Order: sequence, then C-alpha cells, then structure tokens
Amino acid sequence: MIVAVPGSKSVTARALFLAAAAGGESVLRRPLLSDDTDGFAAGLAALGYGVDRTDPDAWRITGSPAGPPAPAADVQCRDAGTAARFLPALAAAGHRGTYRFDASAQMRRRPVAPLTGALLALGVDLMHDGEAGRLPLTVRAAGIKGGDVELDASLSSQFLTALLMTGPLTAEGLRIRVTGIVSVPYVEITLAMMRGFGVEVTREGDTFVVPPGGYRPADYAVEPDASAASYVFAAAALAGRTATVPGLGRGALQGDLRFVEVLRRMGAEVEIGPDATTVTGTGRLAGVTVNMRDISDTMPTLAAIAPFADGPVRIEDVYNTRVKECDRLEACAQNLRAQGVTVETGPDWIEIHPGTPAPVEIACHGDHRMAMSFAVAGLRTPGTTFDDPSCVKKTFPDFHEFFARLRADWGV
Ligand SMILES: O=C(O)C1=C[C@@H](OP(=O)(O)O)[C@@H](O)[C@H](O)C1
Ligand SMILES: C=C(OP(=O)(O)O)C(=O)O
Repeated sequence: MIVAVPGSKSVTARALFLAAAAGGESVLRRPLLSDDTDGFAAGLAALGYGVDRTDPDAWRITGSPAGPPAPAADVQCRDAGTAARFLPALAAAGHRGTYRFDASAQMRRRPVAPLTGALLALGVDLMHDGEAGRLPLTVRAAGIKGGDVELDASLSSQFLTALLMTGPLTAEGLRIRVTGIVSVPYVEITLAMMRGFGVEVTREGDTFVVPPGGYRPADYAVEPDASAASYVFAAAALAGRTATVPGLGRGALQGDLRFVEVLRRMGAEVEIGPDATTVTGTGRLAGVTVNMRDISDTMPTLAAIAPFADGPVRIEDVYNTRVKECDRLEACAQNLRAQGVTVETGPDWIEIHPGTPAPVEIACHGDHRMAMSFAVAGLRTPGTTFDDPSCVKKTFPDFHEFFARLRADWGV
C-alpha cells in the first residue's frame, strides 16, 4: 500500500531560513504544515520578511540578504528547537534592529548556550533575558564580521546548522571548528540545502569553511518527513503489512530513513528504491542492540514496539534524547513500565525486555513522538489512550486521523 507522509520539518525550517536570507523570491513546494513550521514562518513574518502562504503547497518567501526588514520584533519560537536555534542566528546577521526570542516552557529549558556563546564570541550583542544560556534572549543586530569560531555541538547539531546557515551572511565568512557533534546526518541536510541555495561549504578536518557572499533564491521541493515515516514503517513491521512511502528513496536527504535498516535487522523486509521505500512485516521481530546517535528521533518509535520483539532491544548512545520535547529516555521507560514491561535505563541507553504491554493511558509529556510511537504500539495493545493526544500538532497535526485510516485500510 502507498502511504504518503507530510513534508519534512527539518527541510521546511531550513528552506524557510535560506529563502529569507536569499535575495529575491523563493518558492517552497509541499512544505510541512504543523505547529513548528507555522511558528517558524510566523517568526520570519514578524521579522519583516515576505511570507505568502496563500497556497499551502507553494509558500512564497521574499528574502532580505541585509537582515530582518523589521526594526524590532518579538518572536515566539513555541516548542520548536529549529526556530529557537536558527532564528536568533539569522537575526544576529542583520545590520540594525532589536529582536527578542521566547519559546514554550520546555523550549526555555532546552540548551542554547553553545550557540549563543559562539555568537557572542563573534561579537554579536546578545543578552539572555532570564536564565543564562537559555531563552528568552534579545539580539541587537549590527552585522557580523565573521572569522574563526569554536563550537561544541554535542548536545545538539542545531547549533552547528544555525552557524553554518548564518555564515554566508557575514562579511568575511566563517571558519567553524567543531569540538563535539551529535545527530550528524542533520548537518548533511544543512550542507546539501545550502548548496541548493548556491553556497558550497568546504571542510578542513573538524573545521567547516563557509564562504561569504550570500544565497541565491530557489524553487525548492520539500521531501517527505523521514521521522514521520518511521511510524508507518514500524506499524507495517508490527502488523505484518506492507507500506511504501513515496518520495523517500536512495537519494533522500534525511538520515532518519535509516530507521528501516533497524527494522531489517529485526526481521522486516526492506526495499529502498530510487524514489520510495517499502517495508513488509514478516510476523516476527527479533531483539537488537542498536546505536541510534545519528537517528535519535526514531528512538521512541523503536522503544514503543520493542516489547513485541522476541529478545531484548537495547538502544545506545542517545543521551541527547534527554533534552528534547521531554526527557525521552525516562518518558519511554515510564510508559513501558506502566504497561508492565521490564525496562532499564542508563545515562545514554535504554534496554527493553520482551513482554505483553497492558493498555494504559500514555503520559505524553507534551511530546509528539511519545504519542505517535505509542499509537503505533497500540496496534497490538487495544485500549491504549493518551493524556494529551493533540501534542502531535508539533510535526503531524492530523496524525491520529491518518493512522486510523491506515489501520482501516490494513484491517488491523
Ligand atoms: O536540525 C534539525 O532539523 C534537527 C536536528 C535534531 O536535533 P539535535 O541535533 O538536537 O539532536 C533532531 O532531533 C531534530 O528533530 C531536528
Ligand atoms: C527533537 C525534535 O524537535 P526539535 O529539536 O526540532 O524541537 C523532534 O522533532 O523530535
């Protein structure tokens, strides 16, 4: 069965940034329509960029290479790591204006200090209005000269993406020496998309060299969201059905498509074609030990279906899942234990033992991935409910309707 999923959150956010930074009009085809990307686009509009979303399938963005056209703005980044990390960096490269950035209670708790530290080191006038190293913060833009800067991106690759995308807007370009990094495939998305808007970043060992000179506008097609597709693939594997997700094939930008390799190791049949990926469940899921450092947004997907494997599932090297929409390692463990499943966790790992999960109300902690992951596992645990089903709006507003249709089509 062909199962289309919405556009990628990560690609939509980057395309919005790059289009705003480019001179002229860019078109974003099939962008993701969700709270994160709505907040990002609304943030750009508040900063004065031209944002025309009349056609939901073709957003038109009028860029401003000199920086935000508005002299002042209050930007609400909501619950989005992308907006909270990318937009202050974009604004900082402007040449005049005062911009304040705030976010949800959880996003206020999530780290931004390595990024704001790098911006301060580059001479940006930036003030944390509350707790040091967190949102809210205020940027007084006066242009960035550029040059050498060090960055620790071991808590979030979004710090590096923000600096990379800002590089071409500086007078001399940036040489970013990276002292630690996580979620590496997201940096590859950034570099590929910067190329799509006319900028070639080069690498010298652990240093990224970003040339000055700005971006050119583009007509950009957003690929489907690979993290969202993980729910479809996991459901196929669990229900013994076949799902083909179009638009995500061998050339896909997103590392999260590699989740299907985990399902393959667990016994599912997987075919990655030139422009689509197909997963067929075989009725069996084997236990597995897997390092998910590169694809940690799919950790909850795997954790939720793990009890149905015939051996332990151990997920390693995912410490950064503790600083996402919630502490995902503990939230997964808490929900699985509530279902009666045996679970152990460590600082950066979780191990889940085979079991028969009991139907409970899942504690979502406001985290879209908690709701979507346990909805998939609910295929085999009828009676599962959620304390906050609408939290899926962050990246997949009609997930529950979508999933109910999929179940009806599969007869499961
Ligand atoms: O750059 C991006 O679009 C993202 C990077 C990843 O975050 P970290 O780099 O913080 O792990 C990922 O979890 C997030 O959903 C989106
Ligand atoms: C971690 C996530 O989002 P972000 O960091 O972009 O808020 C996510 O979507 O799982």
